[in-house]
Amino acid sequence: MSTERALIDALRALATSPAARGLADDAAVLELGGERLVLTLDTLLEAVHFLPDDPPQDVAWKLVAVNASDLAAKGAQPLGCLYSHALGETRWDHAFLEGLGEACRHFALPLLGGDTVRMPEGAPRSFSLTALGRGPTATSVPSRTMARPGDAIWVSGTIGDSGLGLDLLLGKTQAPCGPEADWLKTRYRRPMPDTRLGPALAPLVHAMMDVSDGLMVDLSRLAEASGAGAQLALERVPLSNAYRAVAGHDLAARLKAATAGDDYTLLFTAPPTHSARIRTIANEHDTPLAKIGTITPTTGLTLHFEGAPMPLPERLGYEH
Ligand SMILES: Nc1ncnc2c1ncn2[C@@H]1O[C@H](COP(=O)(O)OP(=O)(O)O)[C@@H](O)[C@H]1O
Ligand SMILES: Cc1ncc(C[n+]2csc(CCOP(=O)(O)OP(=O)(O)O)c2C)c(N)n1
Ligand SMILES: [Mg+2]
Repeated sequence: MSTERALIDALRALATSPAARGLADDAAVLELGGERLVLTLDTLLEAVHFLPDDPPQDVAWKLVAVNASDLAAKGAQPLGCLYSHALGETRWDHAFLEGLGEACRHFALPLLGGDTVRMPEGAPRSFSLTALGRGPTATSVPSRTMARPGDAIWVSGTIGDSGLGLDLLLGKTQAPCGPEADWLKTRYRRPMPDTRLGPALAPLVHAMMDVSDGLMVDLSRLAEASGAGAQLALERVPLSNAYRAVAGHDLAARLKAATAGDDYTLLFTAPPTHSARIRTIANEHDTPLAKIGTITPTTGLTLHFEGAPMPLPERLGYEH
């Protein structure tokens, strides 16, 4: 069976337009006169991206949120979206639309059109959404490829919450019922990308992407795309209080968080001289921004925990 990576490598031969950015980025960027149209498409598949008994409103929310997250990573202002719906039970579908309306308003992505199909009986539910945004014009549209040796590596928000929420929902991790467990499950079902942060950071960053497959795998992709390496300080991976309460904050908990995925936070690199300005943006947006490592001239991802080098885990994140 093909893997995602092998297929995208093969598709590169077809995607030769400069707007495709070598299929090495979160979104395409079409230059239109003086404007830049940023385009991204993500699909959610039942049992792969969401659970069959997740509330339909939350599935719709996640569909819009994951695409809004890709726009934010390109510093783009949301313009609108197109979405494809696989018909199911009427009540489920209507509840889904309720969530879709709510999410389109929240992420400022008005619905512009789409497509509707009926899947064969018993097929898993599947939804796709294309989001359109207006990219920055005064500065370049941040890509995954522009990290430079010596850059500081930053991540927004907290890492691992959604993955732990999924473990709780699947009964893979036990925790007493309570506000922490509920909050983590909500992080899985309703990701909350901070979409104002991306445009604010765009003028200061060298490279930027969102964390969807896992902090480690996404950082290794950003470094590889930039022809560089990355050194990650595991003790600096930002963990929420709820995450710490349920899974702790030791090395194992940090490795778990940094490989879980579904975070939809921003991963970016910037010259160390921009650190103070980046911290000001964090304060203005009331979002934590953590400096978690450094871009290195030698390729590959290297891990440290409290100063000591650590071997890479077998799995760096989620891969289709
Ligand atoms: N079927 C496809 N056809 C064309 N491009 C694709 C396809 N699947 C993935 N890509 C491209 O490959 C790159 C990586 O995809 P992906 O890992 O899904 O990015 P993201 O995590 O930002 O959604 C992106 O540029 C995306 O547009
Ligand atoms: C039921 C279920 N099992 C496992 C996961 C974990 N998971 C599935 S896909 C994925 C990565 C993100 O999905 P992908 O399609 O790769 O999004 P993209 O990187 O294209 O934005 C993760 C962490 C999940 N979200 N739901
Ligand atoms: Mg994708």
